[in-house]
Parts: sequence; C-alpha cells; structure tokens
Amino acid sequence: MQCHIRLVLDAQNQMNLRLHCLGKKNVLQKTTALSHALYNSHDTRPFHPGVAGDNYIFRQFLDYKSYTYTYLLADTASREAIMIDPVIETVERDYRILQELGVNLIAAVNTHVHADHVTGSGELKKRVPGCKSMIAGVSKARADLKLRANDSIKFGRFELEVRSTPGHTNGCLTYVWHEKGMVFTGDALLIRGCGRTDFQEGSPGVLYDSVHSQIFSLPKHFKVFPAHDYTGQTMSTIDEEVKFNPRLRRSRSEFIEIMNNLKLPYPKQIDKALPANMVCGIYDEMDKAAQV
Ligand SMILES: N[C@@H](CCC(=O)N[C@@H](CSS)C(=O)NCC(=O)O)C(=O)O
Repeated sequence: MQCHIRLVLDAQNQMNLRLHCLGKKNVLQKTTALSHALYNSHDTRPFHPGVAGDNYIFRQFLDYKSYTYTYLLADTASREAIMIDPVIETVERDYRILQELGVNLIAAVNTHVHADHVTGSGELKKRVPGCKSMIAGVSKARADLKLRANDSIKFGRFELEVRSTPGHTNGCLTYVWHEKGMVFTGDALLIRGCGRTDFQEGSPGVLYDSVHSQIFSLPKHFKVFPAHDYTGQTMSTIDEEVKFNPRLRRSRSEFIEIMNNLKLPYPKQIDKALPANMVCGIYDEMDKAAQV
C-alpha cells in the first residue's frame, strides 16, 4: 500500500499531519498552532502577533519613511491602551485604528528622544483627551510624565517595567512586559544590531553595559521588539540576540571598536527631529520655546 504523510494548515492555522493512503486521508495529529511553532521555540504559551489575544491586543506598525516601529498594547477588558514610539507622519493611521478597535489611548510612551523622526505623542494628545505623553526624565524633553528606572506603566490589568538602557542616548528606556514575555528595546538593541553611539550622548561602553545587564539578563524566550529595523525583520528573541547579534555578542572592547568605526551618515531628519522631540513633537510648543 502506498502511503505518504502531508503537513497541512487548516483554517485555524493548526498544523495537521495527514496520512494519505489509497486516496483516503486521516488526520494523524493536530500539532501546535503555527504561530507557536514559528515564534515560540522555547515558550509553550501561544503568541498572536498583531491580533487580539485572549486578554490583550498587540499591534506592530511601521513608518516606511524612517523604518520606525510603533507598538499598540491594550487590555481587552478595560480597553485601556498605550502606544510606544508613535511617529508624527502616521498619527492619522494610528488614531483611526484606535477608534476601530475601540480602545482608549491613555499614554504615548517614547523610548527616547529620536533623531530620525518626529514623535507622534503631541499629535495623539491633541486627538485623544486624557492621553499622557511619557519619556525619560533624564532626557529633559517635555512630557506629561517623566519616567525613570523601576517605574511601571499600567494599562488596564497589565503593566510594563521601565528599565534604563543608556548608551544610544542618555535617556534610552526599555520597557518589559513580563507577563507576555515581550521587551520593547527602542534603539538600545536592534535585531542583529544596536543603536549608533556617535551623537546625542552616545557611548559604546555604556550601551554595551546597558544591553548586557538590563536586556540580555531577561529570560531567553522573551521576544524582542525594537524601534527600527532596516532589513525587513519584525522581532527577535533574547536567545537569538545573545547568540547571533554580530556586535553585542563580542567582548566589550571589540564592541567599542566596532561602534567607533561604523561611519554611518547622519539621519536625514536629524535637524528637525531633535528640537521637535524635546517638546513632544508639537510645533506650536517649539515656536513658544524658541521665543523664550
Ligand atoms: N538612514 C536613516 C538613519 C539610520 C540610522 O542612523 N539609524 C539609527 C537609529 S535612528 S537615530 C541607528 O542607530 N542605526 C544603527 C545602525 O547600525 O544602522 C535616516 O536617514 O533616517
């Protein structure tokens, strides 16, 4: 009898092993969900990128101009939501999605004073009454709430732990969602890369220490969501970055040598972005600040 096994996906993205014998097919085994197979090599919990999970919403948005990722996190019960690193050019899209999903944006949270795009925090605040802007206090940027290490950002039943990860800028923060095993690293840790250290308050030694002590110390299966990717990748894991990050898996002195020789061109929007981001991306505020 001629038999062969086929791996097929059903409507729920479940992988089925089917034994085809003499034209008859039998489902042998319903394996784990595809999303689990793809994303959770170390974690047995299901993961739903970009769709509503059982009690939370997670979305990753891209700004095509600066290759910045904005993240939406929400509690499906209370409908409270936060956005990490919104971009001014995509505020209309993001605001529309907030309305469509019926969530209430309580905070626009920045990982740092970005040099390559203007933050959408100020424009989101104009559209959503009660939405608070947040950034590290040490950045000296204007915001409703100045964050520091060990603070927690609460939305509904969830919370993010704030970790200080300077080195790309002094005020770089990393946000850890322990319950869901996710970490939002801003520019401190990128996928197979890291933030440059050649302007603002950049320091390769400080960045190396930040990443190793505050990020690489997280559980291996935690999923890494950076503020940018220039190669089409969307996420990584702590395990992958510890093993494969071509800069940060090296010794501290090798890392410093690499970072001091990157020779990257300055971001195109730097002259506009830095002053605008010191005032939450609100141009009226910039004008006022310039007049003082
Ligand atoms: N070409 C882009 C800027 C690219 C860039 O410099 N990215 C920064 C993060 S934004 S300040 C960075 O740290 N890159 C690290 C790297 O290794 O590329 C533009 O003109 O906007």
